[in-house]
Amino acid sequence: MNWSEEAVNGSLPVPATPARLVGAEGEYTESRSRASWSRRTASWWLHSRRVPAVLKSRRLAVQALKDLLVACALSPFRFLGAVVRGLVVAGRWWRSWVRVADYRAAAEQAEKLADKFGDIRALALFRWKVTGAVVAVIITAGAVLDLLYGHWVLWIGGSVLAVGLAVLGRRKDGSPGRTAVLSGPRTLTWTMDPQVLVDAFRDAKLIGKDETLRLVERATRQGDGWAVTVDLPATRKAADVIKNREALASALAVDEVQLTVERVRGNGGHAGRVALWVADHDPYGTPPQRTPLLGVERWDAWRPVPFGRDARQRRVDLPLVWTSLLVGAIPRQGKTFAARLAAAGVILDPFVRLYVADFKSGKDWYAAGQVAHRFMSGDEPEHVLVLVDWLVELVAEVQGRYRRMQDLDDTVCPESKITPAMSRDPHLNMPVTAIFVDEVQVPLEDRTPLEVQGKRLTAGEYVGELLTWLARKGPAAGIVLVLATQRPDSKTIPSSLRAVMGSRFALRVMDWRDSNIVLGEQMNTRGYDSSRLLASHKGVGILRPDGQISAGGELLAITVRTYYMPNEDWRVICERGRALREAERTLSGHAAGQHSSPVLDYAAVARAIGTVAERADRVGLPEPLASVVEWLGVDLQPGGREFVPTAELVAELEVDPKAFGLQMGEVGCKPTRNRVVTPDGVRQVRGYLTADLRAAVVRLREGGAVDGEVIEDDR
Ligand SMILES: Nc1ncnc2c1ncn2[C@@H]1O[C@H](COP(=O)(O)OP(=O)(O)OP(=O)(O)O)[C@@H](O)[C@H]1O
Repeated sequence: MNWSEEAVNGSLPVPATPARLVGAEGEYTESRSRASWSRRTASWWLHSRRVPAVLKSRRLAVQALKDLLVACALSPFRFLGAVVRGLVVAGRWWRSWVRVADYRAAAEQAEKLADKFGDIRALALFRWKVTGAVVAVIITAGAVLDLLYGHWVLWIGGSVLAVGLAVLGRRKDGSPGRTAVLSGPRTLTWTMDPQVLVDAFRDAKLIGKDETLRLVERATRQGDGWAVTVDLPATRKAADVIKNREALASALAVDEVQLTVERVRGNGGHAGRVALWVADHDPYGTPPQRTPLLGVERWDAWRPVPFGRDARQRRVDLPLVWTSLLVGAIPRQGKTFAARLAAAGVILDPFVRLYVADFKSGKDWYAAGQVAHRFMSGDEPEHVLVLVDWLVELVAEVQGRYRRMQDLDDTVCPESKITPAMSRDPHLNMPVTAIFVDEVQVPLEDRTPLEVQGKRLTAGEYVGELLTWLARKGPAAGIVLVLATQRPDSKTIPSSLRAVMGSRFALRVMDWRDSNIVLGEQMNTRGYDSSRLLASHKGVGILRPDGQISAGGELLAITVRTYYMPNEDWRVICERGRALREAERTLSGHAAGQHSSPVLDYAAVARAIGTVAERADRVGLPEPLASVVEWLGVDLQPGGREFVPTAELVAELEVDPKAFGLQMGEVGCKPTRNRVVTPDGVRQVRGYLTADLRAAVVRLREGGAVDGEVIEDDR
């Protein structure tokens, strides 16, 4: 239909030639009712359970036709196979009958085989005679009928027998004689025969012996692999299949990198529906793809940034604004490359202000100096102090933004959150500000003593506090924090900081603990463990996004291979970013040659983050309470966590559980039982209420008597 300009622009749909339609009003009404009737029929057709799924989509119909052709082509071989299996089944049955196996077994069990031996022998002899007689009768009858009516009698007899044997040997649950020793589930025949897939699920112990799967869609070819969607039995959960992906890969005889298992969520899915995709070969064995950002002149930082491709070559875009990103891996796995991909998206938006702190101090980030508002490269304590100043400046900036947002009217600023329009308005001066810290473990571990507001603490501790505050409060004010670390261990990255990082990307790490530190607690038990990635797969990692990513919709996490952006491409992007900023007159700070130091109000910032005083007061607390308080950080504050499981404390602080319980008892902290939510449901665990911990700290600080109690076993 030819709609008028206004309709296209979003106002009410008005037909382009109203006069003609007024003249033919009856005709118009009739055509509308016909259209709505056909729409209703189409909708019924698509949603009816009576209409088979293959008739609802062209793709499925074509696939069904292909399946039919393949089935027809394979049917002679399948029939032959079934006849052979039937022969084996019949042969086995006859052998057990003629040997009187059941009677013999019963006698053996009753330890009366010697007594019954004579009877068994006589019965076996009789059954041999019956067999001989039946064979003789069949041969004689066959010969006579052949003489009387010709060869076709033998053909008919043979065909009936073959059909009988094929029925006996058909692949059905529990049929003896059908289990292949060398092939079966350990080949990709499941794409042709769903029963093999069922067997694989059974072998992997994902469904029981008597349970089966329901195919939602037959195996179809998608990309360089086969995709199939199945419904598990009602008692099983899709999350368990994801958790045990490796066992399923083993049952299907493929490497686990070739197997993708995803839950189907939302309207078309449920908690027991699983989408499987099996690649023909290692999906990461091919050369990496270059970032599509090379082909664009500019990018909008509010749009998710192209980050990589999953095993199925689906594009994975990463939202950056309103969140933050933590990248962790052992050296040389592609952390810097991953962080630079995120940076490339914001560099190509001339309205974004950039802070780049490169503690790797190599040439990887060098080109960013021409676009960054603040840039530094180095790993000395003086660089850490410069970072402290930047962070203090940013904390003050965020506070200023929140204050100014309060004064803006609701049309400009509907919530206490920056909007795309606000971020680009030069009068408001609230650009999206992205801060990249590579090798963040260097500043976090720095021991340079600092005195903030009369309290002593290390530069590393202060950096941790400032980053935590920024990751918590900054995103809504337009601060994007991207941290990359080579040492994702619990001592380096404070738990309070990890807890507030929205998106996580774990490339290969040493063990599941490190993987959990990047991706979040218990992620290994849910099937996401980046220590299992292959060393040769550079740039491949597990992404746990904050929100939806384009490839898999609402996925908890996804394995992604980042785009490859070598130094020459990175330089091109940075040069383009500079040209864009020059054109928009947004080049500032370091890139514009202004080497001004930030104007800082340490006192205001210390008051804002509020935890510096707390941290300094920890000095003098007895162990292990001091470590507990330090590890909990801002989580110990009122409004933070209410309860901390003992197991978590013991694991994070790497202490002996028994000694820990005793020492905590000595400083007056008694464990209690509380309900916590785990991936396996709600569980009652032992732990400490943070209110009790705070009370103990206050008591000890005031020098009050400790209500000591020795607790024998705190596990
Ligand atoms: N997506 C990718 N595809 C293929 N190779 C990649 C990819 N990403 C990174 N690499 C390769 O991995 C190597 C290491 O990358 P990178 O320098 O980012 O590692 P890193 O983890 O930051 O190392 P370090 O811890 O030493 O700083 C690079 O030289 C690059 O060739």
